[in-house]
Amino acid sequence: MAAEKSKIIYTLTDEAPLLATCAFLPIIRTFTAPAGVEVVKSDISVAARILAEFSDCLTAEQKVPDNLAALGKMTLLPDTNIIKLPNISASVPQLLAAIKELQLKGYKIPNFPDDPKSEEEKVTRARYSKCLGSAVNPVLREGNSDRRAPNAVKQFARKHPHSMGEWSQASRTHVSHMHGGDFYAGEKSMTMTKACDVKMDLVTKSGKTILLKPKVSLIAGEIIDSMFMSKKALCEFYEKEIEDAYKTGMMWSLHVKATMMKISHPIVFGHAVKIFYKDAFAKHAKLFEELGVNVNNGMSSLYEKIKTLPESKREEIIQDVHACHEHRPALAMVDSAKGITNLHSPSDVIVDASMPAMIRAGGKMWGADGRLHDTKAVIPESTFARIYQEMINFCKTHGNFDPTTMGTVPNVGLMAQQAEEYGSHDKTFEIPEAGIARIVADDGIVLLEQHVEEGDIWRMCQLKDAPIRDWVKLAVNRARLSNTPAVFWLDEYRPHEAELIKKVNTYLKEHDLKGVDIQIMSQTRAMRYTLERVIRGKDTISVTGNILRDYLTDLFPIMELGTSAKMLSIVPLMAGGGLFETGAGGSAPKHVQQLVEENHLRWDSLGEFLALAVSLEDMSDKTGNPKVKILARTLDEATGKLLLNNKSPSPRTGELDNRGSQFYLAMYWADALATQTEDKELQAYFTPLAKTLQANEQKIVDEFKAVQGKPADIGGYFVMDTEKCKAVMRPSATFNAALKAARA
Ligand SMILES: NC(=O)C1=CN([C@@H]2O[C@H](COP(=O)(O)OP(=O)(O)OC[C@H]3O[C@@H](n4cnc5c(N)ncnc54)[C@H](OP(=O)(O)O)[C@@H]3O)[C@@H](O)[C@H]2O)C=CC1
Ligand SMILES: O=C(O)CCC(=O)C(=O)O
Ligand SMILES: [Mg+2]
Repeated sequence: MAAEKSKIIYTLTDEAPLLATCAFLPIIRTFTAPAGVEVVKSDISVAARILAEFSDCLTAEQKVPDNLAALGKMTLLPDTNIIKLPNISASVPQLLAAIKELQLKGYKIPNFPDDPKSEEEKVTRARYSKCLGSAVNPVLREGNSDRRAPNAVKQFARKHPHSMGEWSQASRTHVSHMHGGDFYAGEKSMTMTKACDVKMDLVTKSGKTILLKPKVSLIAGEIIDSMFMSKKALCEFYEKEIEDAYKTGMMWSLHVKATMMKISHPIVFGHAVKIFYKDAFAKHAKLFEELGVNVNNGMSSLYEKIKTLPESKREEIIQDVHACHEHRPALAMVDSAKGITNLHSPSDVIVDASMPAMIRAGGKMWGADGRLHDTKAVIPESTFARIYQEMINFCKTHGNFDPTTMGTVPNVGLMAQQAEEYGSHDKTFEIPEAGIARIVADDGIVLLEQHVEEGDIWRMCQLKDAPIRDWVKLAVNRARLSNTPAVFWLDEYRPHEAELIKKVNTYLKEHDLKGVDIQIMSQTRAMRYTLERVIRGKDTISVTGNILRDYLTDLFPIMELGTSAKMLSIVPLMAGGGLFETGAGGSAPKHVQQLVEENHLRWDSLGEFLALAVSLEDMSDKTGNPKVKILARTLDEATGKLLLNNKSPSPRTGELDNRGSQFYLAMYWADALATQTEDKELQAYFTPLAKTLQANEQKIVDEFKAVQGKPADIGGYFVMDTEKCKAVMRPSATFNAALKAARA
């Protein structure tokens, strides 16, 4: 497939961003048409991906193309321009819900085999696995990541600071992580001197050799790691931390990234569930096994599976579960009103968003009593847990951050070509029996090996050389362009990072470093250094690996801006194209709930506005189309004005929401285009629209308000009904008519 120079691909995803798109696409098309820019949709929602995978089960009318695969290919072409909205990286409970909805809508796709036994079930399971977890982002992210708060956004936050919870020195909130037996402790790393194929196998203590992965092709210069997490150490750690919280009267919370680390973290999550509720699990072990309860999917799996039992048995189990709470610490809640705990579903508490929200709230999470409490935040993997503890220490000493004065922390993240843990899913295994886990080259030489026990999680990660070189270049460029110090957050004591540091030092030599401040520091030192600057109003670029890219681009924006939705998130594709992500957060399931119940969508589309502007700018640079350049510039002006006039959506029903905010963007954008004089054609096209929108501002805002406060029908969750969504998301007849008239 060839990319076309004046085409923007706009992804249709899930939940709140999909709803926002329903309203935004007609606006975008109205504005880009006179510049000859085509905006095409590409549905990569979790439902569309399931249907593409199970095409053979569908009728001709139901079949959909594999859009994700097509987009993946396009990222390797130089003219590609994709705007990517956040999508669901489905946990098993989310996938099950999507399958159920599709089946109810008449799609004859198979059930999800949670515990596949037959060959057929194993094949179905493997096909569904392609739709699980981070299945979209790694395919599209064929470049490194540049995430930052644009100046206008930062200035807005300084003028209109969001609320911050108070930090007290007496806060008992802390992070608990493993001190041995985790991936950090059990890591070995090496750089390949030449290309070769390797296999991953397990030589068991009983003398068998189990082939786990027949072939991974490696190229010269690539860094590979072998690392494992000990089940025994993990379970002992959980037991100790649960006991400690109980004895000291602390609330307990678990923070993992089961969606992105889709093989390892559900297992890590599952052990926590089993240990927390160990008495109930011990008592009903046999029954749970028969029912196919899978703790990796959280307590939701247990509640789902026991539905089929007779009432009395079900009651007994629920009582036994509740009885566990008597000698366990209080659990942090996701929804205290509905009794949904932190251990309910692995996608309810996602570390990159959950830890910053807790720190922003002054180190507190919700308890079952509907009040905020200090918490023991359990993050088993020490590599990254420590950065949060460092920030917590800092807040305890210095108090909460002040958004009106604090500096900004942009990120340059290593991400391309499925870098590091991101690409490890197909090379992660739960070890079936004790032995030696090995990475063996095709000439029979064992490259890396580790002693593992039954139940350990063993994985191999890869990091190719070209992305590292590109990442170093991006970091130096950003440091120079923004005149900001850049710190590589790398720990020389971690074997993988020791290899990486060598390469960073090599590639830094390719650049003129005069006048730029580049340093390398371990994660905890880098955090401390950055925070000392942050509270003095100074900016510092964090240059990190893939996991910290994810964590820090929620952490700092949430402190600085109140949300990571307001981030500019650019992926300069290594092949020359551009992937423009909208914000740094997710698809906000809570927002859909509010829309359905009260017809108010509090989703902020600022991320979309920012992404569209850089997408247009990139297109104008590449095509030289002056109209597109004007569109980009005026959109930036409009976004600035939107912030200045405080026309972002409010979280409260009855006030301006996503739809109203989009209207204001359109009004300001049309005005900026009508006022500019460089391009008379654009001016003529937009003048009537600008006038109509201004003349009808109050009427349109009132039309948006009038629908609020009542339930809204969007015809589904994973597969929304297009017509119903249009009706809900475009309720202003006056605004719709104005857009239509402009296009006519
Ligand atoms: N790039 C991607 O594709 C990503 C996808 N995800 C996926 O998103 C889903 C939800 O993940 P979760 O960890 O809950 O994170 P989210 O970022 O979706 O939500 C956390 C909170 O952030 C706030 N928020 C996020 N985006 C916006 C926005 N545009 N406007 C206003 N507020 C916003 C909301 O706060 P409030 O409720 O206070 O309004 C929301 O509840 C999961 O399925 C996950 O896999 C997650 C991260 C990135
Ligand atoms: O790919 C995912 O599942 C999540 C990605 C994410 O959280 C991020 O890139 O910030
Ligand atoms: Mg993230």
